[in-house]
Amino acid sequence: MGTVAIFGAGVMGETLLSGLLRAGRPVDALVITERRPERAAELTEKYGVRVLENAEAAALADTLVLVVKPQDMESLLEEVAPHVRPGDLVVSLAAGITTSFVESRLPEGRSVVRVMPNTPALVDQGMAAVSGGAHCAPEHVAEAEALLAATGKVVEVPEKLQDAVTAISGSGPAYIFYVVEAMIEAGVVLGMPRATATELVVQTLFGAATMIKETGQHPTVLREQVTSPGGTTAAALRELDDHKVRAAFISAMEAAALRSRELAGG
Ligand SMILES: NC(=O)C1=CN([C@@H]2O[C@H](COP(=O)(O)OP(=O)(O)OC[C@H]3O[C@@H](n4cnc5c(N)ncnc54)[C@H](OP(=O)(O)O)[C@@H]3O)[C@@H](O)[C@H]2O)C=CC1
Ligand SMILES: O=C(O)[C@@H]1CCC=N1
Repeated sequence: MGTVAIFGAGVMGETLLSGLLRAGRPVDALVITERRPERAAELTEKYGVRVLENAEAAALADTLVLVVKPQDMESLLEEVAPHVRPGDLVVSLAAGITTSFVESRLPEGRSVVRVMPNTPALVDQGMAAVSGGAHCAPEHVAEAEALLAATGKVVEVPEKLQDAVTAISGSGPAYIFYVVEAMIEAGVVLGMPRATATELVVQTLFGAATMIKETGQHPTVLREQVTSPGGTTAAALRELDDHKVRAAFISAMEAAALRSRELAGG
């Protein structure tokens, strides 16, 4: 098994690191890079993982996983490019950054895979989509899939769909947390203690998600089952429609996809 280097151990970098360790990848087959010394020390303490400089990590690794913000990608690629050998695989997790952007900053012919993961990977319930670049053989895509499969589900998509993936599953957990926050707040307005409101909302979310997954029924059918004629749910849903919540979700996700397309431009 080759060495995997994770460049940038922020939220997503640490999520991937911890997932690979939980999945049984030996810690001595992993290295990370991080520019803040106190963060590097924290990660070594927590996981026993080696922290190296970017150039050192690039020279050592067979698989380079780039997990810095899109705005930091250009300078990171400048540092690692001279050390990427022909057989290495470069995996970018950055929103908006295309495989051609990464390829153009590496020596000619390097294998690049673009991935969009999400934070539920922290609890092994991640959803990631992968797309191979111009010089990728199927085994390179399979290798990236195997990395991400350590923390959840993986699908392969044509790269032109990655901005949509980013808007759906990449940013998606934040929309759900936002709805959960709003429902808890509403429970408090209705006189419920905050802790009880939180328990009710979280279990309702979990129950509804499990129903969608396990029954295979369309969400419309499941929603109609809850909506008794002339009842409470119909009254609530009419308010959501009056406030154009469905249209707001579509606009919000269009904005996320647009922002993803903008990010490669810096
Ligand atoms: N968070 C999420 O839900 C998701 C994030 N992503 C993608 O993952 C990437 C990282 O996001 P996220 O983890 O949220 O962001 P963070 O800011 O938490 O993490 C980025 C980390 O990279 C470090 N870093 C920046 N430049 C360098 C460099 N040159 N060398 C080494 N380390 C560096 C940063 O250090 P410092 O603190 O000093 O800036 C920071 O610790 C982004 O491109 C994002 O699009 C994709 C899907 C989901
Ligand atoms: O907000 C962002 O830009 C990143 C990409 C997807 C989720 N978080």
